[in-house]
Amino acid sequence: MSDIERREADLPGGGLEEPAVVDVADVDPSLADPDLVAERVAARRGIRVPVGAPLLRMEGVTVRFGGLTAVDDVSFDIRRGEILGLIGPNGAGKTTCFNAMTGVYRPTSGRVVLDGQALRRHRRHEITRLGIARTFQNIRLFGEMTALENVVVGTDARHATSVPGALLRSRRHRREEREGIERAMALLELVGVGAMATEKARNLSYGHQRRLEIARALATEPKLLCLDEPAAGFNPAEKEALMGLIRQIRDDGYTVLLIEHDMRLVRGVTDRIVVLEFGRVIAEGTPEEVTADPAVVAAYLGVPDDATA
Ligand SMILES: Nc1ncnc2c1ncn2[C@@H]1O[C@H](COP(=O)(O)OP(=O)(O)OP(=O)(O)O)[C@@H](O)[C@H]1O
Repeated sequence: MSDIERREADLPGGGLEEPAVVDVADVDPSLADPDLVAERVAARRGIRVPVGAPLLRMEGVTVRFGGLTAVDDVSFDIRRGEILGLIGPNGAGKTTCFNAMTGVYRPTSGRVVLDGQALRRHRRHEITRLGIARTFQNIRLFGEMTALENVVVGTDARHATSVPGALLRSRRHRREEREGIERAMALLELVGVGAMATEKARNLSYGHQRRLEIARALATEPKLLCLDEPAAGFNPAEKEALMGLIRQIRDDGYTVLLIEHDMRLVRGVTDRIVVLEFGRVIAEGTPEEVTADPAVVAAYLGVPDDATA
């Protein structure tokens, strides 16, 4: 059994039911036009820093768990409009860095600055509102909700209507609801799941579920999209297709942080790479610079892709 088959078999109903297929052009004719889809999913958040300037700064971030220092005085920038790869061997501290950025862990020392604002005592949902969205190594979707509903939930994070306004179904609320559905459909189309919009998330294939997670993260209109091993369990063709999607997301105006074990994927898609080992940054630069760095070769690239996938 392949990795994907095994994962699909683990999902309730996985591989047993054929997902219902709808033609997105029936739901919304404009979605047949890729330019309109791109326009509707383009990043709309007001971002203060110009393109190419640091959007997120890790400033001397240390995270300790008891006696273990998982992230040790780590500093690097994610520049607006780039795809930054964060790589390193197992246990190097990649996910802990992610968790420090997204409010899951508070740094023991140092700070994270997003678009000029230090993230201090913010909770996770506040950090989502400030503009960081993420996907997880293990898929976390609402299995009983449709693909479309899973994404609409993400658009809710940006709604401005008050609770009374929502209860009374004010005109503003109804408009936001309609816009949320239209945007969610466009996002599903972008990630290649538009035809399964009305299918329950749990009935989607493993690959489609991973893509749906990306659509849901984008629905919060993030300044920064963090993808934690989005290609885990994919075959080479699926990985290739995912690279194309990640590039397209960047081209639509988003900034992307990518944690990935597969070196081919990282080299092929990123603008710059930061390499961690034992919780410390050991190299930073373009894919060419990093892959030629002897410290990286010793720490990471010496391990064949197969062993790290
Ligand atoms: N909640 C926690 N409590 C205790 N130790 C932790 C916790 N989370 C991570 N660690 C430890 O911190 C170190 C860094 O882990 P982390 O998951 O950040 O590495 P990683 O580079 O993401 O690894 P992988 O590639 O295996 O996902 C590891 O030694 C790990 O065991």
